[in-house]
Amino acid sequence: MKKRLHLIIADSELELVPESIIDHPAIVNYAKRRKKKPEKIILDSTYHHAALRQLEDGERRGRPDIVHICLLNALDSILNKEDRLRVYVHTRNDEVIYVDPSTRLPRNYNRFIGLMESLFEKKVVPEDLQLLRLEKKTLAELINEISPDAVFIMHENGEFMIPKHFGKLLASFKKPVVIVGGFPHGDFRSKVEGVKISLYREPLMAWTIVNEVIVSYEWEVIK
Ligand SMILES: C[S@@+](CC[C@H](N)C(=O)[O-])C[C@H]1O[C@@H](n2cnc3c(N)ncnc32)[C@H](O)[C@@H]1O
Repeated sequence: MKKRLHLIIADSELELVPESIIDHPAIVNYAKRRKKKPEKIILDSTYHHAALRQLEDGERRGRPDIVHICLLNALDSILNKEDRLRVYVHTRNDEVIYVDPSTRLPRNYNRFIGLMESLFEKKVVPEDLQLLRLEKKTLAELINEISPDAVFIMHENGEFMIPKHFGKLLASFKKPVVIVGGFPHGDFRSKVEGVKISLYREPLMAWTIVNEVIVSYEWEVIK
């Protein structure tokens, strides 16, 4: 069996506008501009910050841009082109997006948002190719389903290891899972068992960690 890295962007701040703020002027006006129903739009802190103040955890929610950049980096990586990577997005509301490795994600942010809105509505997009599929699932359920031989949680307070050494460690497993937080501040909301690893002495952006993990593994498995 081919060794593959299974990368999970976890507790991602990707969600539809919650019902409690659906009537907020920031949401209503934005929905009107986009000619969409408020309940069918993706929450985005850039446009909805006034409404986000009314939400619990409002300071970290509405960050689909993090998922967009992480996915672009992962899908365009050499590791993915060599069929050695599987990527999953887990969200704060316990949905999981299964991403087919051949997916060509829109580079343009607005088009990415449009795609996510259809995914939340239809659960699979595009309907014929089914490259993205959304299912209700917790992070623990997803890990159970992948059935890995190791689980690593990328965490700024984890055991310190330079990326090169982490790549070697990952390559010693057949089916390792690596979890990166898809949120801008704070800690994971989901409780998962795994070895916490820190790759740098300061917190970095999720997409930087995604790149470091992918490249460190790639150098070990693609010769
Ligand atoms: C922007 S960070 C999360 C917020 C961070 N806790 C903070 O308050 O700045 C996003 C994710 O990147 C990963 N990450 C960030 N810095 C890291 C580091 N130094 N080592 C390993 N992973 C890191 C973690 O998975 C984290 O959940």
